[in-house]
Amino acid sequence: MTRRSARDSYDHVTQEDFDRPRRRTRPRTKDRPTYDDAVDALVVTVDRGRYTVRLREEPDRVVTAMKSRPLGRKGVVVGDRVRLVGDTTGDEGSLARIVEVQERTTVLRRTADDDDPVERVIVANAEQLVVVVALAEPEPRTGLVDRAIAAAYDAGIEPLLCLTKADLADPAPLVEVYRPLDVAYVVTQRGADVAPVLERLVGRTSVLLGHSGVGKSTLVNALVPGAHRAVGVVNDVTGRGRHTSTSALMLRLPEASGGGWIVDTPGIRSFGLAHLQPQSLLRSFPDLDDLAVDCPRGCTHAASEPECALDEAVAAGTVEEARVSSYRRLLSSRDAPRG
Ligand SMILES: Nc1nc2c(ncn2[C@@H]2O[C@H](COP(=O)(O)OP(=O)(O)OP(=O)(O)O)[C@@H](O)[C@H]2O)c(=O)[nH]1
Ligand SMILES: [Zn+2]
Repeated sequence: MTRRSARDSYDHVTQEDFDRPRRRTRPRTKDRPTYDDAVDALVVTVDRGRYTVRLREEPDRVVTAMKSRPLGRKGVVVGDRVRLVGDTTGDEGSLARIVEVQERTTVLRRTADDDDPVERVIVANAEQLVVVVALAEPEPRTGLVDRAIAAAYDAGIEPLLCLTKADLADPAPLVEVYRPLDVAYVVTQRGADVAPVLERLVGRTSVLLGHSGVGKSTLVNALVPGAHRAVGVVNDVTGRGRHTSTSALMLRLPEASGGGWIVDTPGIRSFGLAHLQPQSLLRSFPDLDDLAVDCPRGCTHAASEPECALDEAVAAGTVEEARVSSYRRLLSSRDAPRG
């Protein structure tokens, strides 16, 4: 992918994306309000039926809104691009109404549990999922990382590993675990220059996700001066952090650094993948997908499949064994204990 200039990328996110033609699923009738005076906005956080949004034309203006009747039961989540009517001044006590949710480009979802079919959308329109993993304190647990990467691929969102607390441990062993998957990564630590991280975030919308205590709030505060995300204390006994952040919040990266948005999510304990299908995951591995055309019908490509073409390709030396086993590890993370 060619890197656009920071300026172009920022414009891309704030204008071009918002300007995407709105698709109307139902023809308007003269009885339906047209909302021609509605303004475009972006949902940055949700709290008990109240939506905090920023206006497209004036991202510094923060407005509180509620869903309006025409939306019915349609959900509105962080990252949604919406249209607003009513009082959009953002003045204290003012309340605007969301009358339309624009078509989502991506949807990052998780099920509470692998057996729980109820899907929860975490965020809409994200382009990148940043999986924040501490190299120590708490010890990296690849379970959640695998599951998050699988969810990202499934959603058509690019994963990025952000390895924190590099002052405490060597990143090399963890990097090696993810090398066969070709997942991009960046290494950082508290107090270090955040430029290498920022470079990966500029001009796009990224979701940050990770176990409590991995240093996500510390990172967010470094990326967005003034974000004031609460930094928790890792419990000496369990080595885990307290859940100091409570709700997902979308933050604007400083315009001086090129702009873009990050969504800080609260410490996530579980990441159910009941919705994950082997076929959708395979789409993110074009080399394996090509080989799998020789699989018998209905092959799940799991290690237990007797005639999976992926095994034949490994035997023939066409593909690295580690790549196939890493793909299978992601695939089986759906059923693995959550960690
Ligand atoms: N040694 C070391 N400690 C760090 C680093 N980054 C953060 N910490 C510490 O790790 C602890 C947890 O950091 P947070 O930023 O609150 O972690 P979090 O992931 O936001 O945790 P929650 O808010 O609970 O979700 C705090 O005591 C931080 O000071 C780092 O690079 N090195
Ligand atoms: Zn197969």
